Amino acid sequence: MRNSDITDVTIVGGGPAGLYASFYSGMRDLSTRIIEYQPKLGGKVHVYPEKMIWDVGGLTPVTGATLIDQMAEQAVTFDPEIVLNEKVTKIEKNEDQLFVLTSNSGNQYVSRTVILAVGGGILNPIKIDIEGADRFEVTNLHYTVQSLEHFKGKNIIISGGGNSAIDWANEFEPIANQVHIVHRKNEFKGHEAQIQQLMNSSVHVHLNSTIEKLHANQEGNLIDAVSIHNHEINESIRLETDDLIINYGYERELTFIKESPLHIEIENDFFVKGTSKSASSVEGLYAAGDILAFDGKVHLIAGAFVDAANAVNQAKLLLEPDAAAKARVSSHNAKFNAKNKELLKHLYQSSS
Ligand SMILES: Cc1cc2nc3c(=O)[nH]c(=O)nc-3n(C[C@H](O)[C@H](O)[C@H](O)COP(=O)(O)OP(=O)(O)OC[C@H]3O[C@@H](n4cnc5c(N)ncnc54)[C@H](O)[C@@H]3O)c2cc1C
Repeated sequence: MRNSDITDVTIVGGGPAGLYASFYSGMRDLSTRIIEYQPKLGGKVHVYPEKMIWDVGGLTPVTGATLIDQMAEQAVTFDPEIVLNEKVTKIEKNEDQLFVLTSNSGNQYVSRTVILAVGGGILNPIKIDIEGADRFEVTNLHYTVQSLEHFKGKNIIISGGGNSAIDWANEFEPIANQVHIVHRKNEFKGHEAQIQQLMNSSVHVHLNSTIEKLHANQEGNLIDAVSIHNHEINESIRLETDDLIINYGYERELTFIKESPLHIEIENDFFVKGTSKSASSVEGLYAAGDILAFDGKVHLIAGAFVDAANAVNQAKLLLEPDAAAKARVSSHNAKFNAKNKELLKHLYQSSS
């Protein structure tokens, strides 16, 4: 089905970059659509909803979940069209030089410009390679941590050796009964300070070890123990557990960019090669956030916001060459007059 509305800007991806692009695009009076594969907005931050984020300018520490709520609320300020549960599978231009995006459901979206804000692409967690393990995914085999509360007082096994695995081991240590971390190599790959913290903690570290068997309870619906094999000393041990967390990283899928007939220039076999103004090698196609590569890129949520504003400003100038190079700052922007009146009324009412 072809969506009859041609928008000024279509943003692919509803993570921090896409959400801020949506807000800023509205500030610039551009009609806007976001297409997001997941059933909810927020992007990769959903991987760490209970972690504290300290480095978003002007925000005191917030949890990932709170940041998502605030970014999502800001993103809909100017009523963009939001399409959830659809994966963009093709991007091309039609005879009128408009972009046509096709999604996995067969829908087509036509747009004057496009902002790619796809982060690491569709993130699929790399699963544990043990037959039948998937049946425990509904109970106590986890690939993400949604709530620390769930793990309070539990015996937990984490398998993996990168930053995320180490990070979770450190976070669980004070609240769990017992934490084991199992890593197939003889050393961890992560930030030095985090590794130091782990090694000085009560977490049981099993290096040179892999999980070889999951033992189910009598009903067969829960993992109640795990056998791990140490290939250095060729010995296996059994660890009782309440929860198993697998942290082997993510497979990234970005074929629609790499195989686009638009021949989008790619860097390091993954990133959209761009400029500091978020332009790609294709006119009218911009990129923002983790997917964008340029000299001086800031790999932070704060950097994604800047990329997004640049992308929108470039789109605006392409569509309206006489427009101002950027939007007026929000505190002096007439677009907010009516909204400010309401907000100030609430503020004074609640403080009186
Ligand atoms: C554990 C962890 C902790 C972190 N902590 C911090 C921190 O403290 N501070 C900080 O600044 N950064 C942190 N980061 C990094 C930060 O989360 C990322 O830089 C940020 O999420 C990038 O935003 P983005 O919008 O570019 O991409 P993403 O957040 O990855 O969002 C991209 C979105 O695009 C969607 N998408 C992809 N392909 C398609 C498609 N074909 N069709 C439709 N939708 C698609 C995805 O589903 C996803 O929702 C952390 C990352 C991790 C993993």
